[in-house]
Amino acid sequence: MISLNARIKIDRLGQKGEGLGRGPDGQVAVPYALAGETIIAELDGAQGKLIEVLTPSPDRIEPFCRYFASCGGCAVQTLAPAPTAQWKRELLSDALRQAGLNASVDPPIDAHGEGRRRATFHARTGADGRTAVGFMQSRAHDIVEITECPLLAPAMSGALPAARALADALAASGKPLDIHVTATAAGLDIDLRGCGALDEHQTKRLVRRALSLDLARLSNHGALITVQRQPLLEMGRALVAPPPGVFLQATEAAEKLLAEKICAALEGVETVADLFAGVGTFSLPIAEFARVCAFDLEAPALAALARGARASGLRPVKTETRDLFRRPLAPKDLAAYGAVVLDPPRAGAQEQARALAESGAPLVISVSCNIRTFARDAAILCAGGYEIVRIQPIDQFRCSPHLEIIGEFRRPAVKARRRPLLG
Ligand SMILES: C[S@@+](CC[C@H](N)C(=O)[O-])C[C@H]1O[C@@H](n2cnc3c(N)ncnc32)[C@H](O)[C@@H]1O
Repeated sequence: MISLNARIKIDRLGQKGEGLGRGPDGQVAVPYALAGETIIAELDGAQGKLIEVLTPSPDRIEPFCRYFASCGGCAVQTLAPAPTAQWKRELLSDALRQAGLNASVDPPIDAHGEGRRRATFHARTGADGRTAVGFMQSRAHDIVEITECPLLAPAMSGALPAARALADALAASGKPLDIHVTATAAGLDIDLRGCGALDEHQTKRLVRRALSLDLARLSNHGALITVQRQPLLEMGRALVAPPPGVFLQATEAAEKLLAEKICAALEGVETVADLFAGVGTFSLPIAEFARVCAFDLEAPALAALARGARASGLRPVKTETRDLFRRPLAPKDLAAYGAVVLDPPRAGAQEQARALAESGAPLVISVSCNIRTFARDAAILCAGGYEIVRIQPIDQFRCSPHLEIIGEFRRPAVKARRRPLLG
C-alpha cells in the first residue's frame, strides 16, 4: 500500500477517540487528531497517522503521560476534560438514536477518583532473553515498556515493579504472560494468566518473590499460589473476601457512586434480582434495605458475596450460579421481583433484555460499560413497554472512549395500563 501525506480538516471524534475527516478518497480516521483541527496525516487507505497539527483545537491540552501515543492504554489525552465529557455524552446519545431511542442523556459524572485500582500488564520475553513488561502499543502487537502509569491509583504504585519481578521469575518459560493487578486495603492482589501449570521450582520462585514484594496474594489463573493477607473489600456495610482474579469496577469512586445511584433508584422496593452480580458490588448495599437474589456465572464470586452478607450481619442474600446468556431469567421468574438490576459484560444482555421486555418487572436498572450494547438492550426494553426515566453516564475510564452507564427504566404505572373493570 502506498502512503501519502495529506492536509485534512478533522470534523469530529469517532467511537475510538480518533479524529475523523475527509481524505482524498473518502473518510479517514486519524488517532490523536481533534475535532476542528487542520492536520497533516500520513494516509494508508482510510487510516491516517498524525504528522503535524497545523491549526490546533482550542480544546487541545498537553498530554500528562510521557508514553502517550506510543502506549495503547490512552486514546484521548490531549482533549480538555469538559469537551471530553461532551464527546462521550454524544457517543451515547448517537448510539441511542441509532437504536431508535430519542432519549436525553445526563452530563457524565467524573468518577476517576484516586485513579484505576486495577490493571492488566503484559509481559513477553524476546529471543535475546529480555522481558518487556507494560501495556500493548497502540495499533500494534508489541509491548510498550513502561515504568509508570499516571492513571493508576496511588495504591497501585508497586504494581509495575511487582509485575516485572514476577515476569522475570517466569521468563525462562518463554510464555507470554498477562499480569492482573488489583490494589486492595491488604496490599496488591495479583493473578497471573498465560503461564499454564507451574512446576515446583517455578512455584517456589514465585512464592519467594511474593514474600519479598509483600504481595497480599498471588494466584495463577484463579488458583492460589500464596496468600499473606486475605484481600478484603468494603461493599456498603459489608466486607467481602474476593476470590482471585474476580471482576471489580475500575475505580473505587465509580463503584461507590454506582451503588449509591442504584440504591437511590430502588427506594421503596422490597425484592430485587441482581443479575451479573459478581462479588456483590450492588447486591450487598441493596441487602441493607431489601431482599436480594444474586445471579452470576461465577460460583466463587457468588460464594464470596453470600459469605460477605452473613459475616456482616446483613439479611441473607440468595444466590444462583447461572449462565444468563443461555438461560436468562424467564418473564415468570422475574414476576417475583419489585426491581431488576443488571450489569452484564461488554457483550450486553440481549436475551435477558428480551425476557425482561415480556415481564411485568416494574423497574429495571441497567448498568453497562459498553455504549453500543447498552443502547441495543435499552431499545429492547423500550419496545417491551418500559419508559426511560434517566440515563446517567459515570466516567471511570479517563482518557479512553469507554463509559459506564446507568439507565433507569420503569413500566408506566400499572393503573394506567389496566383495563377498566366496568364498561
Ligand atoms: C461487568 S461485571 C459486573 C459484576 C458486578 N455487578 C460488579 O459491579 O462488580 C459482569 C459480571 O457478569 C458475569 N458474567 C459473565 N458472563 C456471564 C453469563 N453468561 N451469565 C451470568 N453471568 C455472567 C461475570 O462473572 C461478572 O461478574
